[in-house]
Amino acid sequence: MSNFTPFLAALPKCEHHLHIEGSLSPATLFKLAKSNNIALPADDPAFQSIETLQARYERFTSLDDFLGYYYIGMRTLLTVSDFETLGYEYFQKAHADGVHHAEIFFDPQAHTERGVAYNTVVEGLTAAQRRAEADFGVTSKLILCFLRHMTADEAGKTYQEASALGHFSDGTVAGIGLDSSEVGNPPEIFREVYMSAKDAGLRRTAHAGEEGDSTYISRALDLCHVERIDHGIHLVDDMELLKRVAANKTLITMCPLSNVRLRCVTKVAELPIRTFLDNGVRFSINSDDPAYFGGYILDNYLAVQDAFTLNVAEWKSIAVAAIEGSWCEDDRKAVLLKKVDECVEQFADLQ
Ligand SMILES: Nc1ncnc2[nH]cnc12
Ligand SMILES: [Zn+2]
Repeated sequence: MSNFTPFLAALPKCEHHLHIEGSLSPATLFKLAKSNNIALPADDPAFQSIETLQARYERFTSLDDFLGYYYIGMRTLLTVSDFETLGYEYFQKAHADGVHHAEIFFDPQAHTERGVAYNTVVEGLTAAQRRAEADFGVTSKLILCFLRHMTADEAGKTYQEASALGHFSDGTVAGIGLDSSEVGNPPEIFREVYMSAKDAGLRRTAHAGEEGDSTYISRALDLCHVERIDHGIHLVDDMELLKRVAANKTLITMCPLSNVRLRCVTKVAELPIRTFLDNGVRFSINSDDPAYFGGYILDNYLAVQDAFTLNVAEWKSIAVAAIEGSWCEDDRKAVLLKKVDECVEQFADLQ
């Protein structure tokens, strides 16, 4: 254990890059498959047991290799109660790791295309959000993600469904995102839905520069008017763009353990964290799909410390950027900033 472990455990965190379906553990997956009578692929030996599935998760070769398992896993989720349990179990773990505010992604199209109603998903997740706030004081927002391997028309239909239920105007859904297979599915395909979201006053983010090159980042910013970039590790390949992102205070939501598991980098030390800090690029550290990538948010913080040996002031700047880049209300941000100050004061002697 590093001497920074107690500090990093206590540091108040905001999580901005967490796919709720990616928090489905192999144990819960098998349990739900049984209770919901869902057949798992008989021709894939990975599905023989919890252990073989876990072992397969340690050998992903790419984003698409992972996504194949991710979409099979979530087929076991059927009812409002399944989604509530999934959400609540994530909040329990996040709270234990020092998360005070979470902005969580969900993939409605992956559910509606297999016959689970959009509102079943949202009812379950919002019930989990309410319980997490009451039980742990963790505040949260929902971000509706469009699947980029599907069409712009299909994204538009999902947008309309959420809009017709009043989920944008009543704050049930705070913003939109874009995920799934990146290369070959550039952000501008979804420009129209992003412009509708902007007109409706919704927050906007997109996965960009995970496997895709740095132009996926500039196109998300320029053509879809996103306010955050998810992953964004290829930003370092275009220093002019990087300086613009820094000047605009655009938050990059990094996911270190994910990037290693999906072979975007061979080790955490290869991530551009030092370049981001030195150039004033704001970023948060997140868990992406913790059940698939071997760790929740604190594991990601610890992996970064292991690789970069940051000091307390640098960690404070990361914690502050995460709060300022959150989409919560200003009074909530003020509370969280004060908690960070108190934590840093408590660990002031840490070298
Ligand atoms: N890391 C990731 N990249 C793109 N789409 C995703 N969906 C879930 N996790 C993802
Ligand atoms: Zn992601």
